[in-house]
Amino acid sequence: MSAADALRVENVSHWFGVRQVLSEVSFRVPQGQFVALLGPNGAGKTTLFAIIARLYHSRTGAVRVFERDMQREPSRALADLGIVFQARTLDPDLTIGQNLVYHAALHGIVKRHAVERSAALLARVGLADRMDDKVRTLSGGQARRVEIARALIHQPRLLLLDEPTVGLDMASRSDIVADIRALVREEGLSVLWATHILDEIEPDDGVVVLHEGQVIASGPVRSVASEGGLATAFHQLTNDRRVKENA
Ligand SMILES: Nc1ncnc2c1ncn2[C@@H]1O[C@H](COP(=O)(O)OP(=O)(O)OP(=O)(O)O)[C@@H](O)[C@H]1O
Repeated sequence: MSAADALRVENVSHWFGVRQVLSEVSFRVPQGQFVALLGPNGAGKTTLFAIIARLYHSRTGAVRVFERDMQREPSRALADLGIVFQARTLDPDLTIGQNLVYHAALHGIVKRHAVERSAALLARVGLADRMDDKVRTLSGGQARRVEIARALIHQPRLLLLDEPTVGLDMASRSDIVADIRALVREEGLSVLWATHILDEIEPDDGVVVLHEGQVIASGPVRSVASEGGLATAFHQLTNDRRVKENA
């Protein structure tokens, strides 16, 4: 018997007013895998994340986190889910420790455990000595790493990251990708990583290609990519779709 999927999205559609921005989106993130949600700007990645996180209500379809239905058992589904949103959400005037402990309290974690866990997670992302510094003293890449630590404070088994490397320099980008890949490899974390940057995807990953609100390909990178590689496949898939729509 195969292990439960970490995430299953089934036939999710979404409209802003009369405008449809997601159309019957279905895909899965197998347990312990890094899956890239690949799509150009405006494809619908952030909207999809908001639906998975229950910030937006989807009129159709279902979202399941480790078999827990997000509509029927939201608390249990959300307990297994950590999210790093695209927009910066740390309080710059609080210390890093205060940001983490506050977030832990929202998950019902008592202060002593929250402090211990914050210290362990900060060490994990290479910021062990910054607990008492104000967030505003951090670089963009360091702040992102604190957001990753914060998203993991309640020990979720599934982590969603919405274009986490946007605006960072090359070194910070590759550090963050490496940190997340280490968590997948060493701790069995399941990851959905939204991006439009092909370089962030590796041959052993899964990929879901989202284009204009529709999943146009999904599965292991090796099977989605043509002989010319993922870049060629991505451009071909998105162009084929445009040609068909204009025919
Ligand atoms: N609150 C909103 N009201 C109306 N339209 C919206 C809203 N949020 C997003 N959209 C539209 O929905 C579509 C999908 O946007 P979304 O932000 O989900 O895409 P994305 O793939 O995350 O893009 P990006 O990489 O630029 O963040 C876009 O056409 C966008 O203009």
